[in-house]
Parts: sequence; structure tokens; C-alpha cells
Amino acid sequence: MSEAKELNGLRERIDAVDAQLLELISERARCAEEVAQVKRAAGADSDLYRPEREAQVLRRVQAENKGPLSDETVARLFREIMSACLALEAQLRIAFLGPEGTYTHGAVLKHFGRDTALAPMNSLPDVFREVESGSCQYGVVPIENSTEGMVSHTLDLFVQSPLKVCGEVLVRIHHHLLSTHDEVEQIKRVYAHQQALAQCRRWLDVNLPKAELIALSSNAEAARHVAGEDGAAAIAGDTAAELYGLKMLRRNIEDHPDNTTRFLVIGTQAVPPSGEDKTTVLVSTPNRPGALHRLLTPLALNSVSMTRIESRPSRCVNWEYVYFLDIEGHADAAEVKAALAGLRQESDLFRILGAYPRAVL
Ligand SMILES: O=C(O)C(=O)C[C@]1(C(=O)O)C=C[C@@H](O)C=C1
Repeated sequence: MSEAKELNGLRERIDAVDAQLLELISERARCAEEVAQVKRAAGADSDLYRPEREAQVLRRVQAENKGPLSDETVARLFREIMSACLALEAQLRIAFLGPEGTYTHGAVLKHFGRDTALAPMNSLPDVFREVESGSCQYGVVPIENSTEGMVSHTLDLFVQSPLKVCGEVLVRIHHHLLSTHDEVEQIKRVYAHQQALAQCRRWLDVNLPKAELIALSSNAEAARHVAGEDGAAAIAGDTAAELYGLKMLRRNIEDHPDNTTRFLVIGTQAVPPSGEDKTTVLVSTPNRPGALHRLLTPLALNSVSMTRIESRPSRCVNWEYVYFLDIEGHADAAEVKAALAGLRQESDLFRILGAYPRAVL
């Protein structure tokens, strides 16, 4: 068979599959519209977005995937299908630390897909405020980075805010050298956020030892800047490259390849169990010997695993601290409930910040 004939045959098969896919995706979208009607009839208008259900759908398609596409790719495709289906039910507005093109913007797209309205904010307090006021239903904020540690500003904002944690997003931070030029040799100046310059220090020393390094307020700002400047490159991620139409001169130039940032989704919704969940609590204890030990004992007694503990000054009394605990399991699960009851007895301040699905993507 000639190549053209073989290609034609395969393309006919692809066309037929696409027609079926379109029919099935449309059928799925019609189901989502009906789901919205059922929710509205039950008065559950505000909770059209269901994080626990989305996590279950994504986990199921990954478990059932037989290839050749990777589990990650299949989940990403279904992420976008669900995002489009949800957009038929309601238009979500998501606040995040802007400008567009930041890694937080990347986290929003990864978690919610592309069918939401974006509300880039100038500061983390603005993100909390937008969600508290109801202008945005959800917000996405950075909470910790595997090399830089906690984002203490975010933790402090939780102490004052009534908002809940509705989800988590893990984003592998890959820094790329972006430019309008084709060759690294053409680059005389490199713009990026101070942290990104530091995280690519070794690569820059070896590959662009003579380039001037200029710190800007964000990597996205750097990408926007170089789009119009000769001899310049920015260090930024995929989202910024796409947004500003820049070429990837070199990919993954970070010195530590497994640099990951964890983001939290904040909102007003209490999320039911998804089957694989986490709970974040905020507690404080009086400052006396053995207080922290006593505080954590109920977790051990109920075989509940703590994955993280962070302390922050309480800002009410000098040398008194509040603790943020991440524990495995949903706050409604029997053993977690029992552990939290014990914890509550040992603490002055006790708040469940949220129980939410473990990150899937
Ligand atoms: O199952 C629901 O509650 C739906 O609204 C449907 C659906 C989906 O497309 O699968 C859409 C949005 C929700 O966030 C969860 C799932």
C-alpha cells in the first residue's frame, strides 16, 4: 500500500473516532447540565464545584488507563473536559497572586482547568479579601516550596481569615530560559525574580557568565519585559512562555530538578471525603513544659499520621506560637475525628482549616 493510501485509511479511522468522541463529550456535558439543575433544585447553588468528585473522577481515569497515553496525560485531558462541563453549570472566578504567567497562575490552570475566569491580584491579602468578599469563589495561594520552605505570609493570613482550605495543588517548578532570540549566545541580559536567579545560579555561571542579571518583581513580569527587548532573556515557567509567545532557548535550567511548590485552594466550602484526603488544623497551646508533646499525643493514640507541622508567632502574646498541622485522612473519618477531639482538649485555639482531597495531578 502506498504511504498516501495508508495515511488516508488511518485518518479516516481518526475522523470516525473523533465523531464518537464529540458525541460522548457532548453527552457528558448534557449530564453536567442536568446535575446543575438537580443541585439548584436542592438549593445547593453555591456548591456546583465539587472538589471531592473531581478528585474521584481523575483518580478513576488514571486507575483505568491502559495506555498508550500516560496516566498524567489522561488525567490532564479529563481535567479540561470537567472544567468545560463545570463552566456550563457556573462560571467560577479564581483569585490568585498575579500577574498572569506566574507559577500560581500555572497552579490555577492545573487545578481548575482553562474554563474559569481569572482574577490576578497584587498581593496575598488581596487574594484572601476577594474570596472573603464573595467577588471570587476560590483563591489559590502558595504555601510551601521544597527548597525555600514555608510561605509564612500565607500562614499568617489564615490565622485572621474565616476561609477554609478546599484543595491542594502540587506544581513542579521548572525554570526555562525564554527569549525572542534563537541562540543563547545572543543573550546579554537575564531578567527574573530574585529567587529564580538564585535557583538557576549554577546554570547561569556556566552558560551565561558574562550576562547581566536583573531582578524584577516576578518571573512573569520578566517574561513580559523581554518580549520587547533586544538581547534579553527571562527565566520563567511554561505559563509565562505561552502567554508572552516566547521561545524556549533552554528548558529546565534550575539547579535542583525536583523543586516543587505546594499551593492551597481557599474558599468557603466544606468538602466531603473523596477517599484520599488531608486535614489541616490550626492550634495553639499555653507555653509550658511538655505542652506540644501532650498536644500531639492524641494523633499517635489514634494512629493518625501527621505529614507537616509549622509554627508561627501568635502575634497576640510574645513567644507564644500557633501551629499548623497537616494530617492524613478526612476530618469526618472516625479515627481523625477522635484524634481531633483529643487535640482540641489540649489547645487554647483550635480550628479545622479544611479537609480536602490529596492532590491528584
Ligand atoms: O458531579 C458533579 O457534581 C458535577 O457537577 C459534574 C462534574 C463533572 O464534570 O464531572 C462537574 C463539576 C464538578 O466540580 C464535579 C463534577
